[in-house]
Amino acid sequence: MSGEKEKSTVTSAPPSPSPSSVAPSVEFSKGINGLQKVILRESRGSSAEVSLCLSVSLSLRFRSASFHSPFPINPIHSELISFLYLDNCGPNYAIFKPPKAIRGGIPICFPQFASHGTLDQHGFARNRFWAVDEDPPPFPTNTLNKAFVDLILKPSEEDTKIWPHSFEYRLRIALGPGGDLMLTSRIRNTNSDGKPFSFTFAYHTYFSVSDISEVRVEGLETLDYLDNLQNKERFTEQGDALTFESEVDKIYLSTPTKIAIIDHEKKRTFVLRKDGLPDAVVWNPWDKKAKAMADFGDDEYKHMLCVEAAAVEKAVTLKPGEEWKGRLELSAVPSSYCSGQLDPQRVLQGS
Ligand SMILES: O=P(O)(O)OC[C@H]1O[C@@H](O)[C@H](O)[C@@H](O)[C@@H]1O
Repeated sequence: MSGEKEKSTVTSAPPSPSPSSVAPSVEFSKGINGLQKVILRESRGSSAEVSLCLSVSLSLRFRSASFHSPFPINPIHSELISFLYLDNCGPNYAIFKPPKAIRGGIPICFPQFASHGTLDQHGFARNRFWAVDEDPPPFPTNTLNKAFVDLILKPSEEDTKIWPHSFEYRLRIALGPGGDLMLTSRIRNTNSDGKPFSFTFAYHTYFSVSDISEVRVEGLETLDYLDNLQNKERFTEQGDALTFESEVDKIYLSTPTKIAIIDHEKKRTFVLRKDGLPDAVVWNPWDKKAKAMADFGDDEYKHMLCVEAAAVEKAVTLKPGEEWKGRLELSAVPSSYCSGQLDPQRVLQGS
């Protein structure tokens, strides 16, 4: 099966450091296959790339990369090059051709998560064209010391044929001084026919891990989950932190706002903080499904894990004029610090 897979021929190098990277900056440029992208750079040398894709489609992906910084940085930062899993950092199976969503990074699942509805898998937002939002309504969050970009998605005529609603989806992506990534989604019902709409949602975050068998997820133990591999039946998680030795595709319900993904080999912990997103999906396709995926290397399942902040079990319903907000914050800290006692932000910033 692996022989049938074609590798992408174009690779993208991490952005090079420049004197302007000392201050938070935002740069617009072209990526693989000429796809438009935005590069966010923060003051200590991390960067995140946001791909907007071509006119017919959009895939969002983020990669936090660290390069030589003029400042002394915590050694953990040098690992941020693979903070998020996107396989153009590795064996290059990802397909950068719209309307196919790019595998890796953080695709946005909206207005439907997976096959929980009548739309195509994960809804259409992940393969649409997103525009830069030049004049977003004010954000309550302080982004003064962050590099950020505001994007907007509105439905096309084609979209309203498959999902007959009008909406404005505003997404702010901000990179903080410690290489932490913040995503804030604001979705507003702009229907003029007085009708409410309902949706399910997920930030489909692909984390890069050294070896899936060395990874532990903390924060989901003893919770109820729906198992996608068993007809979405409900079970209760037993025991300690989650570990992985076979395919997993579960939706954990009513989860805490903080989840930790601990990578023993790298001695690194990813901390995921979320708001407005009660559920958390944990997915790894394992070997058989990996082989069946055209845009994924046969062995890549060993080096990724999706932990997705989501709203799935209870759909979000908005009346016309109402707005929903869902926030995700990602950071990386040395594993030894992540006992839930220390604030990872303070650890990252050395205070
Ligand atoms: O291949 P896709 O459409 O990107 O989806 C990947 C996976 O995404 C996960 O979020 C789902 O729980 C899985 O069921 C699904 O297989």
